[in-house]
Amino acid sequence: MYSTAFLDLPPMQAVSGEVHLPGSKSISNRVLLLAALSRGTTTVHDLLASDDTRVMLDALRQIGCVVDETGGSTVCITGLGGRAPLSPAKLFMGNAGTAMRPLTAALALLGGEFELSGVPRMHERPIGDLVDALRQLGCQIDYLGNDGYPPLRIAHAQGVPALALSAPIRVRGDVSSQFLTALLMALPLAAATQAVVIEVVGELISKPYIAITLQLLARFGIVVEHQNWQRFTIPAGSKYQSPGSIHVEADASSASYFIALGAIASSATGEKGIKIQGIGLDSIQGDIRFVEAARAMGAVVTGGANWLQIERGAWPLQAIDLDCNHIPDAAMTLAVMALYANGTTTLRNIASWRVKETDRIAAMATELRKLGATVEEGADFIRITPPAASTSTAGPPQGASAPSEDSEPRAAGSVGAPSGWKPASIHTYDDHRVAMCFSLAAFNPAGLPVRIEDPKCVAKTFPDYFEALFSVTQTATDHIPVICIDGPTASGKGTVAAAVAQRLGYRFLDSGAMYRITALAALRAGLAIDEGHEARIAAMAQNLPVRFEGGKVLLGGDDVTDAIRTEEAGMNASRVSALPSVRTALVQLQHSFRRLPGLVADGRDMGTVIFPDAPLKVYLTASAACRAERRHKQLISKGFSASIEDLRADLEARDARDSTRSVAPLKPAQDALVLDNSTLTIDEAVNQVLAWWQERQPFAVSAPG
Ligand SMILES: Nc1ncnc2c1ncn2[C@@H]1O[C@H](COP(=O)(O)OP(=O)(O)OP(=O)(O)O)[C@@H](O)[C@H]1O
Ligand SMILES: Nc1ccn([C@@H]2O[C@H](COP(=O)(O)O)[C@@H](O)[C@H]2O)c(=O)n1
Repeated sequence: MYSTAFLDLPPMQAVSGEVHLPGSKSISNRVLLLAALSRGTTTVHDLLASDDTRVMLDALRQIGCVVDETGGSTVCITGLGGRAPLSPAKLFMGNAGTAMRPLTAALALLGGEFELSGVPRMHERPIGDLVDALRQLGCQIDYLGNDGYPPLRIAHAQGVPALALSAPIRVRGDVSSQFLTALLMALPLAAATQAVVIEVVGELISKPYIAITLQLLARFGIVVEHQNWQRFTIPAGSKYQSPGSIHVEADASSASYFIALGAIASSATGEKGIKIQGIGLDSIQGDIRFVEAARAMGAVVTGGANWLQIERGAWPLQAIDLDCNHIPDAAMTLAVMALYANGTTTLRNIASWRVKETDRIAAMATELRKLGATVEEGADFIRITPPAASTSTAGPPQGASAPSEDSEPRAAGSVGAPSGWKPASIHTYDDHRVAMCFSLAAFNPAGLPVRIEDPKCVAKTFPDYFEALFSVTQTATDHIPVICIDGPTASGKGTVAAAVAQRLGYRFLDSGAMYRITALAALRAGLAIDEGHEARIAAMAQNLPVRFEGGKVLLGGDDVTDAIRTEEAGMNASRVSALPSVRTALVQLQHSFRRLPGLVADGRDMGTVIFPDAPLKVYLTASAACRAERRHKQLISKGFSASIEDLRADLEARDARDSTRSVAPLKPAQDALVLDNSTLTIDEAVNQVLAWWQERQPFAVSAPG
């Protein structure tokens, strides 16, 4: 997961390959609660690991369920099965509506004293209609803040009061279908001896989510009948029974981003778009109907029981006018697809967007406008006209050749056409779906990067979303930014480069390690480091069996992390690096680090030879005295003794060899910015590099919050 303040997405172009999506949030949290209410142990396979399932699991543990999470994405829940929950308890629900609403209803019917609260936004999300329905039944629930909103207290310390079950329980269905879901999952607890009827007041929105609830209830032994989605009957004698084991489908709403990706991006050469594993056309999730909307816009979607394949079809996409009541979450993805359409797209009947993680209609309108779109918003609709010129300047038509290996892939839309697209820093409002759907704007025909603020908000449903995105997208190599940090020994290059990479979410290349490993491998193979062995050492360097794993360096099966860090290893690296064929042999390996979303590379010739097109080159230096002192401290802290004078002599000798060798000598690139950090702290040096980087970005620094 990217935990950076922002993530800059370079312009992206083609797609290929396969993604495995995480489990559905809606199914995961429903299954967890149903398992908790059941008799017996339920093994839940492919459970989504996310913020929202985390709060549910923690709450279930607190109320006395046995939760075994030792099996990766498989979790075992031993339910209460008629036992009273542990109480009193204070339960934190984060911003998970799928935990807050159903748990409120279930705990009210289980008895005990509970306080349920969440993050500030959760306290702005309505729950009054559910509480009203529970109060009708006789439950005692008090608001601890504002009426109609969490936090709240369930005051059943003396047990569940006598419930008024003879008349139908009435609940509004036009604000959130989660209220009805909550009642449907809780009321079987009260239906042991008599049937319980629920009547929906107003038109029920998001019926597909209710369909999921009914299907899952059936898996746990409760068969609910309904008349036209307005009247639901839970039969007398209902009793939760664990199904033993259950699989969670991949999340259909998460699939929408990759379906859209297949519709927007051209296929890499020889590939047929993108394949999604874990969900198929007969999914029980309502958001699978996003496929129909994507097809209407031009996507070519095929699928089986557990997979989908998507290719670009009509291009530009076709604008649509759609009632999105049946796909409220996935419809946000359509709003971004609309940027690539041939006219104005209208998405209707989306009032529920206003009460989600944020006011999604307002958020989408604001951010789409930043990209150059013309947007009209109403109480329950949004209308999007793409940035000027992106409609009439379509990219390759259907069937046109996609980028090939030797011709770099081109932008999703037109090449070189004037465009109204603007570079934008997308504010994400702590809303995972805003972050994920706006990543699709990086396929813009203007070839502009897109900044996604607070990318870790995707943790709510898809913590590794950006990793999954990068694994199936391609772009021209020169679109992938590289920051080069070169300089003499012990100037702090590695320290600063690693910190800059961490702050930007970029990959990190320690090119010195390549030479250190090569020298070690040569010596271990009995080859002296000299010109006489150059060809053999170069051949070895070409096929180094090296892996970088979790901070460890592995050569073959051997952990050489410490062995390559000695002063002697540095000196050997300097010798081996002076052999021209060895340098040539290591070029490809170094280039292979240039991958999405970007790279920070440290070494001696990053800016001069390896990445001459890098948009930022820094030559980091410090006085020899300062560098010797730093290296001394570094060694002492690792428990090695050393004399500052010897260290200084060694590093000066190394610098002299590195600067005077015939190939790729150590020197600042012509366009490098020199940073003498003799008197700077590490943070100051890092901030200076980041400030130079920001100066090269097309978007302004985002305002905090
Ligand atoms: N202002 C500073 N900037 C960077 N590093 C600093 C600074 N002050 C102290 N240091 C320390 O200097 C030491 C040397 O840094 P580092 O190993 O990153 O240098 P390097 O240039 O990568 O060395 P080498 O050339 O051997 O790879 C580290 O212990 C680091 O913490
Ligand atoms: N791009 C590079 C990086 C390193 N070297 C040589 O390797 C030696 C060790 O490098 P460290 O950064 O790990 O200390 C260094 O002294 C150089 O001789 C290089 O040539 N090019």
